[in-house]
Amino acid sequence: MSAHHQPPNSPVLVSFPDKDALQTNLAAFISKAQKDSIDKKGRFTIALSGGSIPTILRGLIPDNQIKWNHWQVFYVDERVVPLDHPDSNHRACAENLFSQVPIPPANIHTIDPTLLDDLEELSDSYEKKLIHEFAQKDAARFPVFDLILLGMGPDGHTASLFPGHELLAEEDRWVAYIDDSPKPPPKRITFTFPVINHAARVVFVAAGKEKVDMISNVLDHPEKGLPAARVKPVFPGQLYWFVDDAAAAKVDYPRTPFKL
Ligand SMILES: O=C(O)[C@H](O)[C@@H](O)[C@H](O)[C@H](O)COP(=O)(O)O
Repeated sequence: MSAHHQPPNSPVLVSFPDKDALQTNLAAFISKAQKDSIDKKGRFTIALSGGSIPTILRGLIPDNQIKWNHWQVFYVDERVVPLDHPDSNHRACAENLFSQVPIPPANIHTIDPTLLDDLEELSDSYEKKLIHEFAQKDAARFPVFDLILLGMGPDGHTASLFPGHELLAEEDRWVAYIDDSPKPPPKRITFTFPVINHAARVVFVAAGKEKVDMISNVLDHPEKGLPAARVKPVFPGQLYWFVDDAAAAKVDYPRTPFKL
């Protein structure tokens, strides 16, 4: 086996000169993914993260080829706050994207805001929403999202899966809760690794020089086992890293020219 041998679905790293180019090309990638999914099976299932993802999604607003009524949207992780709270990932996505495009509100699957006092019930009810959407369609043991969008925190966390946390080992549940998130707010629900790793496409989005060391830790040294390095979609699932040149400045991992 050569030193450069990589399994067929190794991560694909694409880097763009700046955040604007990243935003535009990510939008083109999402647009193509939704077209391929809708052509094949009449719907597109996508899960969104918080952090910088909601604003970058504004790149989709000008695209009038998108078939919004075929989208089914979930949140990879969500902060346990009311849906109109400034910390809510749903609120951020609604303000940046959903209020600007003709997506039917029923296609956006939020946490149940009546269950905020009971984390167990809240995560169970979100898991049921996933079961309802995926049962007997694309799921066997786990749902198969067409696309999952992730960010990576400065400690290598992704979704609400933090370094050293017991949830990293969760193998059965689809959705779990935490009440001790080191990134505020402390109470969150999150998809587990098996759900993330069964998606058809998973995309990490990371921009800016603050990410430069952590991207190298994750892509060049997966053996460190940081949460972001545990995102390894099951074949034929494919992982992509969409980054800007500032974030990619130190990584040795080979870049791939971007093509749709
Ligand atoms: O709701 C959240 O807090 C996120 O889903 C979280 O996992 C985020 O994606 C990372 O912390 C990266 O955040 P940035 O994209 O802002 O760096």
